[in-house]
Amino acid sequence: MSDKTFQAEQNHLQEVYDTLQSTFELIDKSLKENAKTAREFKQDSGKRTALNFDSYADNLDTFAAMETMNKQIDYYNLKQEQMETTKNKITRFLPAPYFARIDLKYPDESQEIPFYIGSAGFSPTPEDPMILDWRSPIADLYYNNKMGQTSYLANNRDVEVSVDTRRQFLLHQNKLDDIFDSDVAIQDPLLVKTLQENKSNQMGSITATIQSEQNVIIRDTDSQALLVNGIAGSGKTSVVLQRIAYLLYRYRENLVADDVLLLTPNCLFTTYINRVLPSLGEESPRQMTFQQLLDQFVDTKTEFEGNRSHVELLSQELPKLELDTNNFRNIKLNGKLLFGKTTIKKYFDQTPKTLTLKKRLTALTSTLISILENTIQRDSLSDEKQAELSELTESQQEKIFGKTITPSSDKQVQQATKLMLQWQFRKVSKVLSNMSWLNLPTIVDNLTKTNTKNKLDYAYANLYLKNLTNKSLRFVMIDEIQDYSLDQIKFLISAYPKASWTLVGDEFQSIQDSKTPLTFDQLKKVFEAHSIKVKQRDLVTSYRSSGPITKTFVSYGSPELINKVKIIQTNGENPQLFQSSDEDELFENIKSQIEQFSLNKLSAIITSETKESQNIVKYLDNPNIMVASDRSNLPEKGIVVLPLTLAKGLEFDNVIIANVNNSYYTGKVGSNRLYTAFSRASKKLFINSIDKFKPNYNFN
Ligand SMILES: Nc1ncnc2c1ncn2[C@@H]1O[C@H](COP(=O)(O)OP(=O)(O)OP(=O)(O)O)[C@@H](O)[C@H]1O
Repeated sequence: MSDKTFQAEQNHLQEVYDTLQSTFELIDKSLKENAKTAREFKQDSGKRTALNFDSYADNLDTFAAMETMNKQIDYYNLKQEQMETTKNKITRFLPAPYFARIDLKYPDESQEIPFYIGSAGFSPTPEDPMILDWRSPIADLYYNNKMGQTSYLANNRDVEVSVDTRRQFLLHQNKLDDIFDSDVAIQDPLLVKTLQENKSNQMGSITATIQSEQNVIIRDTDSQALLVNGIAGSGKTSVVLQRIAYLLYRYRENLVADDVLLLTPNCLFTTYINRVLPSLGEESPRQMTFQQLLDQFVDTKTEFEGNRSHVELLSQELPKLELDTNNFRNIKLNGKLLFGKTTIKKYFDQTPKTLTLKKRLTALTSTLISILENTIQRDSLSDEKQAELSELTESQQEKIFGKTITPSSDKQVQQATKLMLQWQFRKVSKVLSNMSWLNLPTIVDNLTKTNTKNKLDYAYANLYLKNLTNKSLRFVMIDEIQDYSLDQIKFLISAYPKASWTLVGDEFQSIQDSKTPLTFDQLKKVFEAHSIKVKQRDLVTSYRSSGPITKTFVSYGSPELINKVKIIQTNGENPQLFQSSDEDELFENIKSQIEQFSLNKLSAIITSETKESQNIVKYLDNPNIMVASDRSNLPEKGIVVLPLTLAKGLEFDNVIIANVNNSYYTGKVGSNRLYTAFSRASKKLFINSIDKFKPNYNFN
């Protein structure tokens, strides 16, 4: 890189930085002024439009004045909001305004045009796109590594261009540290530097160094279901998060964060990724674990103990179900029977038998609701109920109507009585519309021929019978898909029939004790059986772990895996094996291993279960060591002890495996557990065992 080019880029950076800073100052000033003007306006107009309700004409004048005033206040608020958004964006820009440049030559132009790409777009004037958003169509060329003649898709049109320069920058604020010009990136220098830099333990965005095979996943808008099979540390979670940000940008006209659901393996993981989307300037989507999602479909007061689910059976049997009286419940209010189950069954029998069961139940709901409404209407005319209204105390009136009332005409009395009755019957009304009159246990337990209630079965039956499908959810993203059962997948497909799916996982990280762990072939078949086409993409580059650690964990995958894997951080320390003769020696070994860790890094001791974690913490008796739980937040640095089920998905600089000679790590699932546990480490890996342990990979 010539000094002249470096200097020119340094000057450009300074110019952009100055513009950002002056825009920031300008906005900051305008924000304060706008807030002041709005405050003064409110005070001023408050005085001018002193409420005058003396006459009908005065009323109209006052309303008109209030309307104008409200519009003006809305305008001030909107302006304030827009300026706040720009200010926040610039605040995010200032530490690193952009990370790349791409020069394009259009066929009808004589000169190349340079475009700078950053984590958001910035144009001081509409004609001057000073920084392009990483999600813009032009930025796609940068990530695709294409040089020379090519094209990009903008507004559904192919735009022909020639890519002449592809440049990456390492910079901080207004200081350029390094420039890399790359044609087809064999080894991405910015990527290697980024991975070597000391990262915080919180997951960060990978915007500046997204690789082309990740880019196609992030920007895929054609596939109904996208299945990403990626080795540990290949960026699956990162890609999902970048993809969410991309989709929110691409469909910004009509997609909001709430239209996206992200299913995560555990709550600790949720806190770990929580920073990424806000740092990209996007709101986080709905995030939850599968169990939390199920809670929305069941009565959480029920105790669910059954481990085995029967979704396949239920999906075949429920549509053919013949309901009998015992499948309904009595509905009572304050001990008084309102609808008996025999009556409900009678109304059910009156619904057209030609309809599907679901439709008959919907029709029955409408019948029951209209019976209640008619009763309320009739009672609101009765002397008895109207007398009840007149006897309401002031505080009762406040509770029911939100204010005290003085109905002056017959009509007003009747309407108020009706409101009072609706209030009295509000719970019944909810029971009717929720279809809580269905006696679910008698249906589910009978079909599944078991009385240990399984949460998924109940959720599925509720979903099916009460028609709880959500047709508006647009995207479902599932991380660690290998840990789902076929029944869980079937449930999700039924719950979100209109969604597009992004499923990411790694078959070798299937760590649950299941006789029938999910295979990706089965997964594809389930989606295809529901007429959802699946596009599979593989990720085989290891970004997280050093070369020696990657080779070690990969040896617990399949024999051919090592030949497929690409390692970015080739160097690094070999993992170390420590053999102890008993538990005390093991704990002592762990104690001395910890002493080698800097407390400024995040390190983990991975165990097979919570009890083992507790024993270790007790023995080590060190205030710097904490036991992580599903409810705790992952600390920035220090040492955490946690079972593998919680460690999965997370990453640590240093990892100690508590004891690999443990029945937990035997058999096929045991190999997957070793693969998963070892692959949590990026730099140091210490493997402990009581007695002899022979690793698959000879690293010493
Ligand atoms: N293109 C990239 N540029 C920079 N860092 C990357 C890139 N891709 C992945 N990484 C980094 O690699 C690490 C692993 O990424 P991530 O956790 O997304 O992988 P994963 O496939 O979900 O892992 P696992 O399956 O083991 O949980 C993270 O630190 C992430 O920031």
